[in-house]
Formats: sequence, structure tokens, C-alpha cells
Amino acid sequence: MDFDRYDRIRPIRWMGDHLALLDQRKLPFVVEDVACGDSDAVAAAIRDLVVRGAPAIGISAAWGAVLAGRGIEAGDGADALSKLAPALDRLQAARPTAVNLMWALARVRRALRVAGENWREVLECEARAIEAEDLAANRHMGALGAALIEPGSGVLTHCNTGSLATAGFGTALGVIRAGVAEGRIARVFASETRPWLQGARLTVWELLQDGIPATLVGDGAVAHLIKGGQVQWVIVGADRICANGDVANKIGTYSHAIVARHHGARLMVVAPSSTVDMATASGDDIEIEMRDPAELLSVGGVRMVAEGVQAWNPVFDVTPAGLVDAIVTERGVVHQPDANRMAALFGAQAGV
Ligand SMILES: CSC[C@@H](O)[C@@H](O)C(=O)COP(=O)(O)O
Repeated sequence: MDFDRYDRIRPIRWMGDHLALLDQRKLPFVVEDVACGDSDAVAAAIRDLVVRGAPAIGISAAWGAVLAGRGIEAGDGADALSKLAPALDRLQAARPTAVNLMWALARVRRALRVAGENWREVLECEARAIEAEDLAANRHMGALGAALIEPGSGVLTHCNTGSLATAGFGTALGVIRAGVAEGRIARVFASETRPWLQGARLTVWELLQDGIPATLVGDGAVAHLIKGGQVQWVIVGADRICANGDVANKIGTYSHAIVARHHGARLMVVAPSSTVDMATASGDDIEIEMRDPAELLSVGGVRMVAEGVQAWNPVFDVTPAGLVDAIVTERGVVHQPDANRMAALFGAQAGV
């Protein structure tokens, strides 16, 4: 796998005194960083979608904790943890659905609890490790997921799960990159992902950077596309995978999953184990983020809808495990997931 060709974008860069985040609100036409100098700036960047995608927000929060540590004096890790608690809580509250955020901050807290005087280095090592492990997981999942795809297949992905959403390479988009590189994938479709257009603005841009031909489809065109037989696999990421295999992901994933099952296409969910939350029994227990109705009422900042209407804007949905054909993680693949098969791979993994 030629990672120099297929893994060039880095949305999160630690600069020693601040965190540089590629501003995903402005892509694809403006490629510009937001410089975060303290942990509240990182929390705001997560909330406002400067950085987004489950693994990327977890990694950013870990670096946010490092920045918070710059602002305090503490004798050891436990002392630092008590002083950092409010800042860590604010980072954690930035978005509710992606468990990677809670998972990364739980790791930070655990590391601090046992750290001595060198707690600042411990904190930085932890952030670096969370980022490096994510990149390694993505590259491994790329190979595992691509192996499931028969040569000549068409694939459809939703939202953005690429380098922009992770430490690099991507989850579902990593599988697509690997599948294209191995000659297994003949056609790539990306659904636009209303209202924030992660598919249209971000996924298409990433694929173009790699020279991978892609076709954009409207979210409402997906049933018609799949019915026509051009898609063998729908490949998506996840924000949280429950103990029973239910998957929370970008709004619209559930309807893609129903359509795929109805027409005989298969659904692959690709996510690192940091997205698996064995402490949450089923999708009914997941908090689904509701965002500002203004995101639905406007396109590119231009109001499209008459004044006076209400809008309902949940930004994630839950796909029941029964509609999922494979969950690909760096630990291995769970086929036809259910509670027993999830437990066999993840045991009672603490989640958060
Ligand atoms: C590897 S990213 C996986 C998911 O986080 C992704 O599919 C998604 O739903 C992102 O939502 P977003 O609201 O853009 O953060």
C-alpha cells in the first residue's frame, strides 16, 4: 500500500505551543488552519465543527488536555487531575455522540492518576500515543476491510471518514483507499450528507487529492442508485458502536442501510476499537446530538426556507445491528454482529 500517495492530509497538528486544526468548515475552497492556544479553544473547535469525525475529536481533546496542563501548577498527576477537571469536563461536553471523545479523555485521566512529577510529559505522551495508534489502526483496518470486497465492486460511502476525520488515512475511506489501490473497487460513490455536506465538501475533496475518481450523489438518490445494481458495499464509519452491535453514525446512514438490505447490497462499518462502547447496551441508550435548525434552513450561509417554519436537525442516527454485515476494527472483523459476537472480540471493554 502506497501511503505516500494515499495518506497525505493531516487535520490535526501539534505545534509545540498550540494545536493547528485544519478548518473543515471552509473546505474545499479555503485550506486554512485554526490555531488553538488553550483547551477552551479546542472545545470550541470541536463544538463548531472546525474539527469533526469521531477519532479526530478524541485526538484533538487529548491535545486540548495538554494545553490545559500548560495553564496550571501541580506537584503530581493526581494534583494536576483535580486542577484540570473543569477544563476536561468542558472538552468532554463539546459533543455528545462520538464515544471517542469520552474514551480519549478517560485515557488522559487514567494516565494522570498514576503520573508523578513528570505529569506534563506523561500527558503529552498520551496524546501522541492516541494519535499514533489511530493512524496505525486505520491502516490495518484498510487491509482487513478491503479483503472483504470482491474485485470489480462498486461502493458507496456517506459523510466523511477519511484523513480529515482521523489521525490520517481514514476508517471507511481508508478501506476504500486500500480497495482502490488493490484493484478491487471499480466505482466510488459519495452521498452528499445534508445538511453539513461532509460527503460533498470533504470526501470528494479527499478522493480527488488521491486521484480516485468519485461520483457524488444526493442523499435522496441513494435508493435509486443501489436499486440499479451499481453498489455492492455501502461502507461507513461510526461514532459509537454498542455492545449489541448497533451503530450510531451520521444521519442518513440508517436509511442507506435499509436500502442496502432491501436490494441485496452489504453494509460494512469501519471503526477503531476506541469507537466501541461495551458499556452502552444498545442504540436506544445513545444520546443523539441535535444541532441548530439554522444548519437545515440555510445552504452555505444563505437562507433557503421561508421564515416561520420549524426544523428538526438530529445529526446522527442508529442503524440496528441486524442491518450490518460486517464491523471492521483493528482487532478483527465481526461478521453479522450481535451481542455474543461483539463480546467475543471486545469482552467487557470498559468503554468510557
Ligand atoms: C471516521 S469518522 C466516523 C464518524 O464520526 C463519521 O461517519 C461521522 O458521522 C462524523 O460526523 P460529524 O458530525 O461530521 O463529526
